[in-house]
Amino acid sequence: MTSNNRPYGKPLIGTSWKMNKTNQEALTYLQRLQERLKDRSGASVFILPPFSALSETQRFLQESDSPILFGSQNVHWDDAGAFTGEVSAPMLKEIGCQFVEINHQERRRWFSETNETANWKIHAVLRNNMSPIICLGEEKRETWDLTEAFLRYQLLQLLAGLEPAAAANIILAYEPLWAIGAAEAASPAHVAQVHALLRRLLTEKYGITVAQAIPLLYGGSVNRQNAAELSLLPEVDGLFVGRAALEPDGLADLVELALQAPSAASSIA
Ligand SMILES: O=C(CO)COP(=O)(O)O
Repeated sequence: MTSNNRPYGKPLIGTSWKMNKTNQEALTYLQRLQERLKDRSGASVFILPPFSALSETQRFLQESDSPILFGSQNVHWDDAGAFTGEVSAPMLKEIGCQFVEINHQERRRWFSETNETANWKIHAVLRNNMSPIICLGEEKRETWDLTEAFLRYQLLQLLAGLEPAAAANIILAYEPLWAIGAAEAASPAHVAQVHALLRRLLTEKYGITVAQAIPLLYGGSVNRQNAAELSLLPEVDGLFVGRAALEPDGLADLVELALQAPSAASSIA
């Protein structure tokens, strides 16, 4: 089973601007990023602006016929209703979002996101023909046995009720809490071990074809120093970046570094 019309290949590299950038700042960023990436093919690049900058982002990318992809950082699980302050998946789809990020550690910490609410949101995103970028990861550095048990449990909770055809359209981002906003990323050895585990769990649940179609991104203190090494890891299909991509040249540099990694050449199944 393969997903249809997937607009991206490998490496898949993106950033969430988190709660940063006015519309004017978004435009300045996009103009520079577009300029830096215009002769650069081979990577798929995505941006997750705040809700307020999504329309401006869509307008700019459409008018400049840009291959840069975009999506939102959150969504409500219902398609409409009395949920003051929330934004629904049909609203995001209408303005051209391809992705919706779900279950980031900051949403869990500050806004009470749980595996259950994240699961409802994942279903809403897929029901509305977008791809959820599903964050997951342990909160503390633990023994491997505890880490494995945590990830197995969290993955199964997040993907509850998801059929293989739908699962082929998800993206997973391994982002351990202890590596986000930190001084150092997780070690390449740890990332390799976790990504191999995630691929194995996905294969057990959905079979090899679907499991291989799901991009596995790594996020947490990715920067110019570690991007190439992390991109080289066999089960790392891309990177998800915070601080180091808050400026367009930061993101463009990371794309170039990832493309220099020899394993970056193939496209995801
Ligand atoms: O939260 C992140 C990406 O979603 C990572 O943030 P940093 O790259 O700033 O650690």
